[in-house]
Amino acid sequence: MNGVARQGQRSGATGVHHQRQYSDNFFDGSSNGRWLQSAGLQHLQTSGNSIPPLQDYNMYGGGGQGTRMLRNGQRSFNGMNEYYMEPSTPPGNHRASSQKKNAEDSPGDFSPGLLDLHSFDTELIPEMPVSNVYDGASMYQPVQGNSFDDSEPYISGKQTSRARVPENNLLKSFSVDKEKSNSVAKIKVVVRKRPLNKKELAKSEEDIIDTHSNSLTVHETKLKVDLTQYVEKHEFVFDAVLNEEVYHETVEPIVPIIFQRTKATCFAYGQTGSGKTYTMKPLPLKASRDILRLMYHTYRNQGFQLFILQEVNVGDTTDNDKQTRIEGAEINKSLLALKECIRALDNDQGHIPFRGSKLTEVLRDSFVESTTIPLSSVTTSTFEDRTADAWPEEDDGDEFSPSEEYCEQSDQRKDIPKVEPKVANSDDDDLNALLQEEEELVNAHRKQVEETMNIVKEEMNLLVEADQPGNQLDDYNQTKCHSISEGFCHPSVTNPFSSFPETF
Ligand SMILES: Nc1ncnc2c1ncn2[C@@H]1O[C@H](COP(=O)(O)OP(=O)(O)OP(=O)(O)O)[C@@H](O)[C@H]1O
Repeated sequence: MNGVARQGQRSGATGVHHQRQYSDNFFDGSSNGRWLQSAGLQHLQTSGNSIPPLQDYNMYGGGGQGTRMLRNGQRSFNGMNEYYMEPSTPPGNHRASSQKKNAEDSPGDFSPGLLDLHSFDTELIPEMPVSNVYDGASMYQPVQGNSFDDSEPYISGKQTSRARVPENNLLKSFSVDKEKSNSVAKIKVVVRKRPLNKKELAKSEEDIIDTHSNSLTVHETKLKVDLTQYVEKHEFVFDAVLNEEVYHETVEPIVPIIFQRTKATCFAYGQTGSGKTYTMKPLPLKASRDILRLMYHTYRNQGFQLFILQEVNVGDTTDNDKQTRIEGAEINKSLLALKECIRALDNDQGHIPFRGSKLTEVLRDSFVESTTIPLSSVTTSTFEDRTADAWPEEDDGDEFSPSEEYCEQSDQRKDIPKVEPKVANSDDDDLNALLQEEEELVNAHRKQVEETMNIVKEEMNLLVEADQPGNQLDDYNQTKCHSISEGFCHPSVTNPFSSFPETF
């Protein structure tokens, strides 16, 4: 199930709380910046109080339906928790005053074409008879003249009967209208229930939700103490319970509002897989269609401009193949283990979890040598790591069985000689195999280097011999000899090859 809503809380059986709460400090100068920032208008912040506070306000206006602002809280519903935030919304009349003051002070600050600035009006949405909004005749009727007021065919009778006002009084008039209008915050909370999907149907899962026109009932199966089952019913009330008509009931009525410099937001919330994407996906396209219609019919030549955000292609990691993702996960795991080791070392913990990953296993010696040797607990660290992880399984205790006393009294540990514990589990086997492999690799590499050096030596001997007085050496060989001997020998060494090590 998902909901499309503003902040609020519905409690289980008691339905909706019709209660408004406002944050008085919304009007503090300090809060302006926050709201400006949240609206992406921080550049306006320097104007201080002349800029009315903005709010990140989400609403479903219009429809003449129940208007709600709901309390904070949390409820558990059908196995999921939903959280609702306290709306930081000022009382409507204060808001209108602020708006009016601003309009009087600097009407020129408003740009009728900037959608962002519509957020100045946010919560004060005039009553709008929705039935009129989208009847084709009124909605797309060409506007006579260029007054903003004239272009409001959707405002209730009280507002549409206003006389035309001069352009420069537009905002002032608008604010006054706002004050006069029913300044109730408009929030519409609707819910959509996802039908059982194929998988759920295949498993014959039960649909535990009944829907009604504006409420739904959840049937929750519970167990009594004696393990007998019973069903508890929970009823939740919404503005509407919808299905296909989501756009028509929610977004469509608020589209005209943005032409009155009001910000309208629609969002969905719900647990994963409940249908948020499915529900929201078609809405922007439909809204764009209606916005364009309004711009080019009702609000033509009103100076409105439409801005949309550019989509930027993101470098998506889901394209990675399985192997890459496994490697990525392993890397993260290793880094986490490394972090744990560093933290343990930093805290002087007796046990350093080097076995957390291959990386830390390989790095163990480096850490122990370089980090803990100066500390008195060097033996402890090494010892702990090599034994602690295996202790629960090392109950044979024949070859090595550290006492509790030993483990707890870390100051004594340094006096105990380093003990190579018995290799007791598969981790140790893995480590030994790894070390063995590493040693073999080093030996192979060493052999290879030795062979290479022998070849070079031989070649150098030949060249030096050829370079003796009386021997002819062509330019090429001279150069070669010179560069090779420089590469390996200090210039002061007369016989360059005498300094070659026998082994590496
Ligand atoms: N009303 C519906 N009718 C039919 N199928 C639906 C409906 N709602 C959702 N689904 C299907 O349910 C599945 C999950 O939906 P969706 O991806 O929209 O969930 P979501 O809430 O966005 O999940 P998430 O939070 O994980 O992104 C999808 O396969 C979707 O097609």
